[in-house]
Amino acid sequence: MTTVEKNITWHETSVTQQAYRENNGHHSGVIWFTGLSGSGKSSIANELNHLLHERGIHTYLLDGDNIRHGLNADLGFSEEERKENIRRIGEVSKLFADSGTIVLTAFISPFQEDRDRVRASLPEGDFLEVYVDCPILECESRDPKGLYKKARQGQIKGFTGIDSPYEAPKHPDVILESHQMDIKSCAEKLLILLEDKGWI
Ligand SMILES: Nc1ncnc2c1ncn2[C@@H]1O[C@H](COP(=O)(O)OS(=O)(=O)O)[C@@H](OP(=O)(O)O)[C@H]1O
Ligand SMILES: Nc1ncnc2c1ncn2[C@@H]1O[C@H](COP(=O)(O)OP(=O)(O)O)[C@@H](O)[C@H]1O
Repeated sequence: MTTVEKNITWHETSVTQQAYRENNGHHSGVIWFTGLSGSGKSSIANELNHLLHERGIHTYLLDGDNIRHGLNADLGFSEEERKENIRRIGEVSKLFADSGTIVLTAFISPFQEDRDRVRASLPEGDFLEVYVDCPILECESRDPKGLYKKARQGQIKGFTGIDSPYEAPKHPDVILESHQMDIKSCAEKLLILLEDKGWI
């Protein structure tokens, strides 16, 4: 993307991230789920969101399909469009983290470089990369939206894991093997991690 030069100035706000965090009584940051379609990103993120919400923690869940209905409705699935998708989600996530919220994101986000860019845009330790690791054969047998079937039949071109790449995280903060642990256990593992890290 090209950066257009504009006469704009950054304004500091009087209510700081620290002040929001103090009001909320917990840390804020980004819990970034990545994995193949059908690996369980949405299901696990939803469950964790629920567990956190029950505890009175300020959270928000950004989910791939939903964001592509609105903010990113103009984007398809070419490599460039996926990069732009993740760039925008990264920016939105930063705003949520800045507002004292724990934001959970559930996007395939297939490229390491794009995920690393979001991590680098946040203060050290405020980004947790969660790899929902599930063999493609298992994802394909789940096929909750019938998309693998369509991709195999050639009705969807450039489907992740079939004819579009997925780069597994090199150094994720957590790996959830969703073919071996159920949804609740995966979410509880993350809850313990957030406690250990002092986020909650
Ligand atoms: N070509 C292709 N490849 C992968 N996925 C596809 C494609 N076309 C549509 N879908 C549906 O879109 C969801 C993925 O959107 P994301 O925004 O998470 O993708 S990406 O991060 O930009 O790669 C994905 O949702 P999830 O199954 O929740 O991952 C699919 O439902
Ligand atoms: N351990 C697990 N973790 C997550 N999802 C699971 C698990 N076991 C079975 N599933 C099922 O797999 C499907 C995953 O779909 P979804 O959460 O939409 O994945 P994604 O967001 O990665 O596309 C759901 O139907 C869910 O019920």
